[in-house]
Amino acid sequence: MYIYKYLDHKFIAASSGVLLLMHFSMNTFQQQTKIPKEFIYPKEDQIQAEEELTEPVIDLGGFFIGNNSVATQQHVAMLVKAACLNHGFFQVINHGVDSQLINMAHSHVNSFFKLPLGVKLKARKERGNLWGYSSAHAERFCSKLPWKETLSFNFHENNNQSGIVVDFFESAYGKEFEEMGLVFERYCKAMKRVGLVIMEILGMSLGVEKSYYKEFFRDTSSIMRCNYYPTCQDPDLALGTAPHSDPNSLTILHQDQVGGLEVFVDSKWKSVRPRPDALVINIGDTFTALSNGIYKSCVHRAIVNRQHERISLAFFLSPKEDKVIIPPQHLISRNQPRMYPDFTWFDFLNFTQNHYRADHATLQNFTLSFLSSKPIDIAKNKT
Ligand SMILES: C=C1C[C@]23C[C@H]1CC[C@H]2[C@]1(C)CCC[C@@](C)(C(=O)O)[C@H]1[C@@H]3C(=O)O
Ligand SMILES: O=C(O)CCC(=O)C(=O)O
Ligand SMILES: [Fe+2]
Repeated sequence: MYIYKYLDHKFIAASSGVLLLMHFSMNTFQQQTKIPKEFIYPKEDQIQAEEELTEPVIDLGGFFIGNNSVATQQHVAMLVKAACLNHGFFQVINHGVDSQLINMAHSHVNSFFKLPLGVKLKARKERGNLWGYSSAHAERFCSKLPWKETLSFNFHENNNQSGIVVDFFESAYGKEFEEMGLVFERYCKAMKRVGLVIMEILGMSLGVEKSYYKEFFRDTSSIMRCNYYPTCQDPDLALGTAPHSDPNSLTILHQDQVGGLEVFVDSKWKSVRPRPDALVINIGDTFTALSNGIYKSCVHRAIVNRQHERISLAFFLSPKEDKVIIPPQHLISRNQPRMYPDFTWFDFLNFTQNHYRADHATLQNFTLSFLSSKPIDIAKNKT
C-alpha cells in the first residue's frame, strides 16, 4: 500500500504521469511494508558483490611529514599508477587529516539528518542546483530513486573572513549552525590539501611534471556531499547510489564502518572494506580526460541494508568552472592522439545536471553531444 494515498498535497504529477516523491523524509518510506516502485532497480542492477576489491592501501605519511625519499615517492606513484590503469580506486592512510575532525564531521552529519524534515528543507536542493538538502534526488529524477538523503554544498577558498561553507550553513539554517559550518569548512580544506598531494602523485605517476596537476587544481570549485543511507526493508531491490562514474576529477570519500561502497571491476561487483583510518580515492571522468584517457574512472555504487544506517562523506574535487580541460602535451602523441575535445568543467557539469544521468558512458556521450553541438578542431592538438 503506497503512502501517497494518505498524504494530501505533497505529490507533484510529472508530465509522464509518474508521481514525484518530493519533500518526503526517507522515514516515511521506511515505514511501509514494501518500498515504492520508484525505488526499485532493474534485475541487472540487483546482482550482489561476492568478493572484496583488492585496492592498494597507500601510506602517504612521508608526503605530509616532508621527509619522503625519492624512492618512497616513486614507490607510491607506482602503486597509484597500477590502480589507476586498472580501475582508478585506491585507499590512503596517514593522509594528514585529523581523525577527530573526521569524527566531528560524521557526528554533525548524523545530527543533521536526524533533524525534522521541515528544518532540513530550509535549504532544499532545487533542480539544476548542486547545493542543498535532497531526499532521494526526487527533485531530479522520477524513477530509479536512490535510497538516501544528501546534503551538498560548494567549496572554494575565498577571501571573506568566514568561509563559503560557514556562510552556507548560517544563511540557510541560521546562526546556530555556525559550528557545523566551521567543522565542514575545516573538513573541506583538509580534503583539498589531500587532493593536491594526490595530484602531485598522479603527475609523477604519469611521468609529467610533479606540479602540473597540482597547479591546475590550486584554484578549485569543489562539491562536498554528505550521504545518509537509512536502513531499507527491501535492500535487494533498492540502491543507495546507483551505478555511476563520478564526473568530477577526483573523489575523496570517508565511509563509516557499515560498508556499502562497491566497484565494478572485471565484470563483477566488489566491495570496498571500510577502514576508519583511510580515505577512499577514485579518479573521476574529468581526470580521465586530463590524462588523455590513460587513467580510468570506474563504475561504482552504494548498497543499503536492513540493519544499519550508513554515512559517507564525499568530496568531489573539481577545477574552476571555466578552466579548459586539456591533457599535458607529454601525454599526446601520434600513437596516443587526443581522446576528448577541449571542454570546461562548466560544460560537463551542465551536461550531467541537465541532460544526462551519470553512468559508465557519461564522458563518451558528453563528447559526442559536445562535438555535434559545437564543431571544434580536435585534430589541432594531435602531434
Ligand atoms: C557532478 C556531479 C553529479 C553528482 C554530484 C556531482 C559529483 C558526483 C555526482 C553523483 C554523485 C554521481 C552519482 C549519481 C548522482 C546523481 C548521485 O547519486 O548523487 C550524482 C550527483 C548529482 O548529479 O547530484
Ligand atoms: O556512499 C558511497 O560509498 C558512495 C557514494 C558515491 O559514489 C558518490 O556520492 O558519488
Ligand atoms: Fe561516486
